[in-house]
Amino acid sequence: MRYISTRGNAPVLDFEGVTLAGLAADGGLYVPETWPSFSRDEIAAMQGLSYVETAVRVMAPFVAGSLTEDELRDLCTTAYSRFAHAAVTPLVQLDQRHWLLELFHGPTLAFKDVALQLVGLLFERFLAGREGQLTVIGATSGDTGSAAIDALAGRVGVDIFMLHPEGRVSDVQRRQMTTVIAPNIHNIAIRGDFDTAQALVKAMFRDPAFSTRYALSAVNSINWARLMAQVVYYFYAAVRLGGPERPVAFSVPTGNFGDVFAGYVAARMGLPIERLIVATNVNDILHRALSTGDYSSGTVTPTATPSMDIQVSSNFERLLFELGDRSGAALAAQMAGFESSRAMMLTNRQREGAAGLFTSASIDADGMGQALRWAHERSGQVIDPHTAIGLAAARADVGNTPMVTLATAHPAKFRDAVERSTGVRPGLPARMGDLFSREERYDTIDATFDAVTDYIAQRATPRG
Ligand SMILES: Cc1ncc(COP(=O)(O)O)c(C=O)c1O
Ligand SMILES: N[C@@H](CCOP(=O)(O)O)C(=O)O
Repeated sequence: MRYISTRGNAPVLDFEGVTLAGLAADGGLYVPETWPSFSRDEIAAMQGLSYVETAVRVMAPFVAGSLTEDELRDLCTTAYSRFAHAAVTPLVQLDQRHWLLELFHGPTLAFKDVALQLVGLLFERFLAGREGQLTVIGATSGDTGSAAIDALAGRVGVDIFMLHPEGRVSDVQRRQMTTVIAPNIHNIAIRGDFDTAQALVKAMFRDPAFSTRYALSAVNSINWARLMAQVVYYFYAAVRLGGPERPVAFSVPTGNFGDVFAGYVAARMGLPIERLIVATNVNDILHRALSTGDYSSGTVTPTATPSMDIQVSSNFERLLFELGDRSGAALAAQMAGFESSRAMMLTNRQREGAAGLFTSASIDADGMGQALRWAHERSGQVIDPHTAIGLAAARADVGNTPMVTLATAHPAKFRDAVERSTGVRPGLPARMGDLFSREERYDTIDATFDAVTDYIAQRATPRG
């Protein structure tokens, strides 16, 4: 499989190349040159497969040329052995129409583990026998950081510099990152929001001096390998609910548009998905873009769903590329306009194309609280606030199609917000019982390019 950039002006790479590169050299994001697809019979044959076997079927076309199926199976077996549920991503029924897809049974209690446990192993595999040190730079609103740190702590040949917005992640999220004391882990709190952190990461990739001095890579969903691993659970859930004969709809709590783009990929691969609901909190640039065509980013409002406090959604670029006939040149011009003004209008073609599969909803604090209470009172489920945003949007949808809300985090990561709405204070799993007595280590710096690159330069290893 070969991968091309959404901006049409970067080297074409294989799977190993895109995994190690992260962002494309022209500032675009890598996507497969062609989308693989499955017949209905091939999807039906996934019925009854374990999570690992489903993962191998779904991901094999994407890694072809870089990994054999057996190698992929070995990596998936290791990655998913650390999940606390035998089904890896179990479905839980709430009522006749609604299900939760629990994605938080991995080591750091959020859906990011599903991809990052595998990505950590992919880095190890592709770096084996190479000279030099990989410098991974990432931005997090809380969950990517902890999952990436867990996946990469102590790995030979990789340093990770993770930027989080100071004071804007939950206490559990911060401690999950900052109490991992390994020499290759560097936690940085920046005086700014997540969008600023993400923009700094992209600026480092695009800076010729910095990006040639270090062998940079990414663990955010700008890295194709992240999204690829997230496609799997759409197949796994839909097949369990009767797919491909019975179409399914998904409601996805959305920030950076990575998780829901993985759903789009599943649909492109032939999975009968009737609808993908993009559920945002009041930071609703995506809802505005999908409902009115206006993709313009305002300032970020802090909410009880901090992981979705995002106003510039990286992966939306991948969707715009697909909806615009895959014209790299046209998209490069559209994105350049957005990057200079932080505003753009979708073309009619992009809007109409999106409307075929996506709907959207912006859910405020009341809507989130009601969904938290409904899940608890109706079926005894204590859910996290991000999941509640998805569930509120799912419940507002009319129709009979089975509706799966992605449960993206364990409620204990956001226990204060959960307690405020339900009166229940969810506890951390026993293995994390000492989280609040562990030593924390991180530095706080200004959110400027110079401050961050100076910090990294003092600690990272340049190319040989
Ligand atoms: C708990 C949780 N829910 C939802 C999201 C949004 O997912 P995405 O950024 O892939 O849209 C995030 C962050 O990415 C998250 O951490
Ligand atoms: N909510 C995310 C933000 C980064 O998203 P990513 O999927 O692009 O890594 C987080 O928890 O950090």
